[in-house]
Amino acid sequence: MKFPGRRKLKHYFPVSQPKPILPTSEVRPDKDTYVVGLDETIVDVVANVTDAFLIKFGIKKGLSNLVDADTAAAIFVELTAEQCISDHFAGGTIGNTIHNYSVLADDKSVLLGVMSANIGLGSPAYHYICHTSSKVDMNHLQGVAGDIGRGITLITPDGERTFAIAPGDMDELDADHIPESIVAGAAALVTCAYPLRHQGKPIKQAMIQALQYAHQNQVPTVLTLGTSHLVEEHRDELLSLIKQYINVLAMNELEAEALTGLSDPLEAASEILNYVDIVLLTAGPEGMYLCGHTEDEMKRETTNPIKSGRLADFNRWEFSRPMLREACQHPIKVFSHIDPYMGGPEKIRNTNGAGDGALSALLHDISANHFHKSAMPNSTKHLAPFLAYSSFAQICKYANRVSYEILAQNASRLSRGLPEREDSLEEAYWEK
Ligand SMILES: Nc1ncnc2c1ncn2[C@@H]1O[C@H](COP(=O)(O)OP(=O)(O)OP(=O)(O)O)[C@@H](O)[C@H]1O
Ligand SMILES: Nc1nc2c(ncn2[C@@H]2O[C@H](CO)[C@@H](O)[C@H]2O)c(=O)[nH]1
Repeated sequence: MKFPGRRKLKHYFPVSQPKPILPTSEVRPDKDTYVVGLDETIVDVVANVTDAFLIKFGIKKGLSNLVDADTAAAIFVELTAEQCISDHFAGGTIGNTIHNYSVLADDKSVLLGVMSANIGLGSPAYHYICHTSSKVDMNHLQGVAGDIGRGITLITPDGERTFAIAPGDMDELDADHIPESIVAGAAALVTCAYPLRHQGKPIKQAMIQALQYAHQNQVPTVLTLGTSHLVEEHRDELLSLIKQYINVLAMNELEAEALTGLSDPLEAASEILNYVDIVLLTAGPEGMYLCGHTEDEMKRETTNPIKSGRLADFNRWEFSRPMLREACQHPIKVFSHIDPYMGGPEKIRNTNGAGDGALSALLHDISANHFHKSAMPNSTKHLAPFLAYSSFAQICKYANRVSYEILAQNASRLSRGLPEREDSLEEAYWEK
């Protein structure tokens, strides 16, 4: 387990302790620190198209659109004929998140989902495996006869990305392939709202089963909302799922508005905090918000400039560490916001996956806390049952930095960890 993010001050995170036993690629629930992700297994097929192409196939720009097999085939015929397909990347919002987590933490995660039982060269499953970190444990995947999903990622000249999802067998994951012991030993379970749009398919029940196992075993649950029209269409069902099972909810500003009816991110986050413990709300060029709860007695005041929006002085307590609301005697809401790291990269190559990157940083901080607590239970870091290792403000910085890295590269997944030293920071910083 690597340390999450960077610190100027010395810390006492036991990174150098030797592991007592030989490492294995398979997760051992009683020995390893890991996160579990449940997802529709999807490979992203990237193609450059015109706006007219989207209109021709009735695809809504900027969103994730589900298409039937015939439409997917017609799209493929046209993309192939026009030679517009530039790349294949492993995708899936949670697949991306746990891959990035494993790259950042240099540690294990488990993917629950389906995989083609027979993998041909160049098939969607082949591309998926090729682009996934070897630290992602795939031993618990369910084999299926057909293909995994294909997310045709249509990039228009303005750089916007739109998905046409051809599901294949990605929604066949059944509840029998959710191993309770693996979920029970995790530092967190992370999944997404997408399975809700496949009502008659087994994946929805499999997701609920995984959430129930996590809930019964006090494993923090993390849900990301996916795309705004999915939230609009399944709002009531989503809200009841969130209220029943979810601790951490991640979304962008459009999904937050679809869920709450509030267009102001701070107001939306404050409303959502009535149902969950932590909210990660990314807002594109407006940066990101990380909001949650802490115990009144434990709150810590920021030394950053105080910010006001629809809520006055909202970031005042952002140096506090996140806690479950039910673990607080006197919970207070805490809000933190950060502008894009260095104003965003000079050239944005790809916005796809920037939100998934931010969530993987938050997961890293949560699992680092889990690891530290099992390694040093008597540390003052654990005087209260905190949910994450760092403060809201620090996690915001880290998540923002990871999003920047995704924006600056072509793929939606990190191919390596963050640089050991930032070129943008002067040498004196590193000597402190
Ligand atoms: N145009 C931009 N300029 C600067 N920073 C940006 C820009 N777009 C995104 N970012 C950074 O990336 C973070 C996440 O982006 P965004 O809100 O677009 O995520 P998202 O819509 O959830 O993306 P995805 O669903 O593709 O993962 C933002 O909080 C911000 O830090
Ligand atoms: N699980 C899942 N991921 C999706 C869907 N639509 C788009 N994505 C993924 O979202 C990622 C970007 O956040 C891309 O890599 C896509 O593969 C979907 O319907 N289900």
